[in-house]
Parts: sequence; C-alpha cells; structure tokens
Amino acid sequence: MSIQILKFGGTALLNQQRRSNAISQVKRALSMGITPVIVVSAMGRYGNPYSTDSLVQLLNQPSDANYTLIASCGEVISASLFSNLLEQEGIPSKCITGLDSGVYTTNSKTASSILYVDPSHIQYHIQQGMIPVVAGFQGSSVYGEITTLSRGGSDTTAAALGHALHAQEIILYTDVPGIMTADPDIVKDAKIVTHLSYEAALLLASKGARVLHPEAVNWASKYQTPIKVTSFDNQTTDEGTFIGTLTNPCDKKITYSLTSKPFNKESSTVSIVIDPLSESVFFSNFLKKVLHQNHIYSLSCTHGSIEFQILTRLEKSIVSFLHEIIDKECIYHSHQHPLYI
Ligand SMILES: Nc1ncnc2c1ncn2[C@@H]1O[C@H](COP(=O)(O)OP(=O)(O)O)[C@@H](O)[C@H]1O
Ligand SMILES: N[C@@H](CC(=O)OP(=O)(O)O)C(=O)O
Repeated sequence: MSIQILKFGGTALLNQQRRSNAISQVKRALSMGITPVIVVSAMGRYGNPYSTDSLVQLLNQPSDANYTLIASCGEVISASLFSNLLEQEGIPSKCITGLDSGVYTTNSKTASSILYVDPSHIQYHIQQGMIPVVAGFQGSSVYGEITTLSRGGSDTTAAALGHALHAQEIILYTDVPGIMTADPDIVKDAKIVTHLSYEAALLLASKGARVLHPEAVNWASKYQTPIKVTSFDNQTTDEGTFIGTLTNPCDKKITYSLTSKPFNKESSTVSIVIDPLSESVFFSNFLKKVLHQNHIYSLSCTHGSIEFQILTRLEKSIVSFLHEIIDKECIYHSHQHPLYI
C-alpha cells in the first residue's frame, strides 16, 4: 500500500474555494491508487473565526490547561469539517483528534514535543476503507490529556505520521508555490527553490522561515521520507519544492534562501542559508565578496549559512536589499556557470 500524507495548512483551508481545492487534491491521490492520510490545521489566520489565534484570543490570561484546550479546538473543527466534505463526495472518512491519533507527546502544555507515534488506530481505519483526517498540532500525553505542539506544529504531525506509517511522501499544501528564495510577503520577486537537502531545510526552518517547521524536517529525515511543499492550487505534485536526499547532480545546483527571526526586543537575525550539499563553499566565498563590495559585513559565517544581526525595523528592507544583490549576481553568473540557479 502506497501512503501519502497530505497536510493542509490554515492558509489552504481558509475558505470554501480552497477547501474544495483540497478535496480535489485528495481525489487526485485516490485516482492514482494512493492511500491518502490527511492532516489538517485550523482554518485561516487571525480574524478568521476558527483559526488558532482567533480562538486563543477569546481567553483572558488563560491557565496552561485552558490555553491548550482552546488552541486544540481549531484543528478539531477542521478535521470534522474536512471529513464531512469528503463524505459528501462519497469518500468514506474518519476524523481523528490528538487523543486517538496515537501521537504521544511530552506534557509541556503549550509547546509539547512528539515522543512517538503508535499508528495502529489510523491503520485500523485505513483497513476499514476510511480516509483518516487527523487534527494536526496536537497529541496526547501519556496520562491521556490533550496536548498541543509548538506553533506551526501541524507540519510536525504530518512528518511524524509519515515516519510511523512508512509513507512514500509527505505533501505540505500551503499558500505559496513552494519554498522561495525569501518570504514572498517581503520579497515580491522571490523565486521558487526546486530542491533542498534535509540539512538546508532544517537550517532554513530553524532560522525563521515559517513555511516549514524544523521538527517536521527531523521526523522526515529519520527514514529519508521526501517532503513536498506546494501550493493548494497546483495541478500536479511535480510543482513545488522537493526536500529529500539529493541524488541527481542537477538537484545539487547552488541554492540559497533568505530568512529572518527576532533575536531580542529590538534586533533580528537575518540569515542567508546556502544548501550545504550544493557547491556551497564556492558560493559562500563568492557571496562574502559581493557583500563586502556592498559594505555589508556578516556577524557569523558557518557551514550552510551567513548571518547578520540588524535592528528589527530594518529587517524587511535589509532582506529585500540582500535578495536583490544576490539575485542580480546569480543571474549575471548563470551564463558562465551552470550551477547557478
Ligand atoms: N522562504 C520562504 N518560502 C516560502 N514561504 C515563506 C518563506 N519564508 C516565510 N514564508 C511564509 O510562510 C507562509 C506559509 O506558512 P504558514 O503561514 O505557516 O502556512 P500554512 O498555514 O499553510 O502552514 C507563506 O505565506 C510565506 O509568507
Ligand atoms: N494552527 C496551528 C498549527 C499549524 O501548524 O498551523 P499552520 O499549518 O496553519 O501553520 C498554528 O497556527 O500554529
């Protein structure tokens, strides 16, 4: 049996049109003889009624227990609605919460970590001919209490289930075409990165790119399960970013992506992540030269990333500026060196 984990993020479930796109993606998998296991996030973002942020804002100075319970509700609503949509299309399905998904976590209430997954309950429903729709971002403590993962943790649920069910692939459906050379919210002409090694994806996610959770990369890399990050409206799964073991030399093209995250109250860390499996030494030396010519001096330069610490109010403009100069140099050199993207 060929299992694919299809994870739909909050952005991919934002409205009726997107939810119907998501149902089409499930049908596409079924038509290819794949057994899909669905993982859903809470629908939408702050302001949308059932999003995680909207739900937690209902409480005033909540205790950990109250925060966890309300934070878990968005995914439960989503799982039940998604399962109902499948049933309306004549696709038998079973919605599953963190209490019965077999996802066991630590008990740190607001940001638990997955310890292990017992896939037997999900497997039982698959054997009964049901499509499991699992509420992401949650699990159960060993005492049987509901727990929630760190924010963005539905990616981790998807990857941990992928690992436990020996899935052939984990597909993360979101509102961008894939992992880009920078957050497209900041850099409008950011380009798609077609291939990334687990190492680079982990670096990028840990250094702030919210499109992917670092823990998800860790789970996927345990059995080398490939991850695809793609848009909810892509027609085929060929589009998007492939994260996995790079075997084809063409996949090892020089790959970079810019990201940033808060360092303290006033400052942020901006990172240029360069895939350590591509021609990274050559590229980072070249980048350092270009940055130097532009009077930009890095804070630290480690294997796979160059970092700067800057005032938070300058974050977006610095990311845009760095992207512009790196992109310009890459385009210029791509005519001379086939490894440039
Ligand atoms: N390098 C990047 N490539 C693509 N998207 C990025 C990147 N860095 C940050 N993002 C942001 O991540 C968002 C998708 O992640 P998220 O909001 O968690 O979506 P979802 O709800 O689908 O999980 C995009 O809308 C984009 O603004
Ligand atoms: N709903 C949770 C979990 C999650 O992963 O959401 P999303 O897939 O939309 O980033 C959050 O907002 O943190």
